[in-house]
Parts: sequence; structure tokens; C-alpha cells
Amino acid sequence: MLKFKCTFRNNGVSEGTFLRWWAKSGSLKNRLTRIKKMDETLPPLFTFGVIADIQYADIEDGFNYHHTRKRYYRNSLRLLRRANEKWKGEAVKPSFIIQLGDVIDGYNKKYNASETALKTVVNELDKSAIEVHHVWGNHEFYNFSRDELMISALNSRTTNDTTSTMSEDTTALEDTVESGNVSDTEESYAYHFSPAPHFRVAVLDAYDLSLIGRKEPSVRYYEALEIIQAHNNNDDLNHPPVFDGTERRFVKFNGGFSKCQLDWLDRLLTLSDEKLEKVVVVSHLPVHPYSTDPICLAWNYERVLSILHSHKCVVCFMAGHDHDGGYYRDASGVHHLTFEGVIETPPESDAFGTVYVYEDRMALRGNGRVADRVLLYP
Ligand SMILES: Nc1ncnc2c1ncn2[C@@H]1O[C@H](COP(=O)(O)OP(=O)(O)O)[C@@H](O)[C@H]1O
Repeated sequence: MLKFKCTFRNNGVSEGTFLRWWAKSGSLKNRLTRIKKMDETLPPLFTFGVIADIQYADIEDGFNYHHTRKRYYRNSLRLLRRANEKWKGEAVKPSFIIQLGDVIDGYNKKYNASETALKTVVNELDKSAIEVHHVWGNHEFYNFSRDELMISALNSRTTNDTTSTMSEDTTALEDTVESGNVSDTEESYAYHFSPAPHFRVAVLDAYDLSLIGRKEPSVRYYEALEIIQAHNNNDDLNHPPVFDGTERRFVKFNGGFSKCQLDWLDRLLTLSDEKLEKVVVVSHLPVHPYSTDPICLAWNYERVLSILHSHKCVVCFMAGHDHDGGYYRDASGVHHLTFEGVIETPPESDAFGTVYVYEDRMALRGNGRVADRVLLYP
């Protein structure tokens, strides 16, 4: 995702003041979590792999929209292979891999290569024989419709036995909405699974409310249109409405979470609280303004944050989308990790991580651009 490097929340705080505050809070905590040594003598309860924004395409290297970052379209497959080989060879084999979205690039659509490119990355991932949980990002919708994704290899909600859909939980996932003469049933791609006793992962659908993840005449498409038009009156809705701050997130390549999905998340986290579980929540779009360039935030990130903060079980929120990555531990102790994107990682480097889960913490072992971090539970 393209960003200007120095963007700050548009909250009346000067850049200098913000930088001083930043040095004292977020980035200092960043450095502390980075420098703490990981105790590798203890066996973890389980481990899992994480990778983001592979954006594979069988095309020459290119650039992002503003020509400020190189994109290595073919090399991204090589880096995925390297990650996979590392995971396959780990002493404690990862229980699963989280692929944080944008697994193939939108250019594939232009060259009629979406299916071929998807087969290529899925074949590569299959070689590890490790269960993969796929998150959907904007590039998934540049290549495929929601209906196509639902029956594709990228629907890990149905391909993995361990998952529970929203409809298997306390209330139905299918949110039947009647509004005027528009009536439809809109399914979200959100689910959860428990990789080990007392641990849970919730996979969210950040394009549930969006102009790319929904089609006319669906209720959620019109709801998304109303939201974006209230904030952005550019002819090209991919062009941010302002130059600075969190308002920049109101662009077409982002999206948000429907009320139905957020209510489900709230109920799920209530159950996890009762069971004394630790929960990792994942989505393509980040939800904390200090963990990402704000242009990459989910439209209704504040609502997600308030839900996360109302439950003791939440340990960590993992996202992709911002290829530069980011990290912030918020006031409730929730770790917000935005993973560096494979697509903008040079051939000599890497961008993936393995998370070692312990009773009292998680330890992220990063590779290449992804830093090591110790993530103590809140
Ligand atoms: N400032 C902008 N103005 C207009 N279109 C933009 C702008 N920034 C990005 N886009 C378009 O939005 C889409 C997503 O942008 P991109 O930076 O490629 O995102 P990603 O990191 O997800 O690949 C692309 O189609 C791109 O051309």
C-alpha cells in the first residue's frame, strides 16, 4: 500500500510534539520488545507461521502507485518457498500458517492469469503439508468475486476441519437484511479455530463493507458507498480525501467490518473470556493508527478497537496491507503487529515470521525485514 512516510494523526498535535511523544511511548516499547532475548530453552506449547502480501504475479518487477517502492512480483514466490522450507524444517513444526491476504497481485487479472497464479502459490504452500489459514485482502477481490473466493482454495474456513463458522456459533452468520426494495443475504468470510486448549484465532473479513468486496445491488455495497462518500468526494475514490491523518483511510482499496461481523466478534470474545482463552485476531487491514500508516486502516477501526479492549482474552491483532510493517502495544496491552509485505522485499532479504506460543507470552521470530519480538500477554 502506498503511503507518505511521515503521516500523523490529524489531531492538532504538531509533528515535533508527536515525534517526541512517539519516541517516549510507541517506538520505545517497540525497541524494548525487539531487544528482549527469546528464551528458546523452553519448548513452546505450539508454533505458527505468518506471512503477508505475497502478491505473486509472473511479470517483471514494477513499482507501487507513486513509484516510491519496488515490487518484486516473481521473486515473491521464491520468498514464499524460502519461508515454507524454513517452516518445514522447524524442530517444532508449525501447527498452521496464517497468510494475511493479497496472496496474488491484481495484475494477474489484467493478464487473465488469476487462476494460474493462485494455483502456483497454493501448490507452493501445499508442499509444507501445514494447514494454511487465508485472510482476504483487496487483491483477492481484484482477481476474484466473493462467490468465486468462497469456492476457491482461499476459503480456509471450509477446507480446514478445525474451523467454526459464525453460523455454527451462537447466532447465524448469514445476515438477512431487508431494506426498501433491496433484500439479500450477505455472508462474511469470518471464522475462528482453536489450535490448542485455551488458545483461539479469529479470522476477520475487512472487505465485508467495501466497494470491492461487495457488488451492487447488495445492502453492504450501498452501505459502503454511503460511508466512503461521506468522507471522500474525489472522482477517483482510490485517491485519499486529505493529505494527512486517519481520514486518509477512506479510499476504495480499504473497507470495514459489518455490524453483524462485529457483533459476532464481540460474542466470540465473550465466550473466550469465560473460557480463559488467549485470542489472536487477524485481518488484512490493521486497526490501530500507530501500528501502520493511517492510510491502510480499516474504515471502522475505532469500533474494532473498542471491542478488542472490552475483552481480557485478546492478546494480539495481526494484519498486512502496509508493506512497510509496523508494531504498537496499545494502552490495554494488546499487541498490534502489521507484517512487512513480501512483494516489496528485495531478493536478498525475507519477510515472514514464526510465532512460538508459551503459557505467558508469544515470541515472534522474524526473518529478514520482520523483527523478533516478545509479546507478553496483557
Ligand atoms: N493516491 C492514489 N490515487 C489514485 N489511485 C491510487 C492511489 N494510491 C493507490 N491507488 C490505486 O489503488 C489501488 C491499490 O493501491 P496499491 O498501492 O497498489 O495497493 P496495494 O499495496 O494493495 O497493492 C491500485 O489500483 C492503485 O492504482
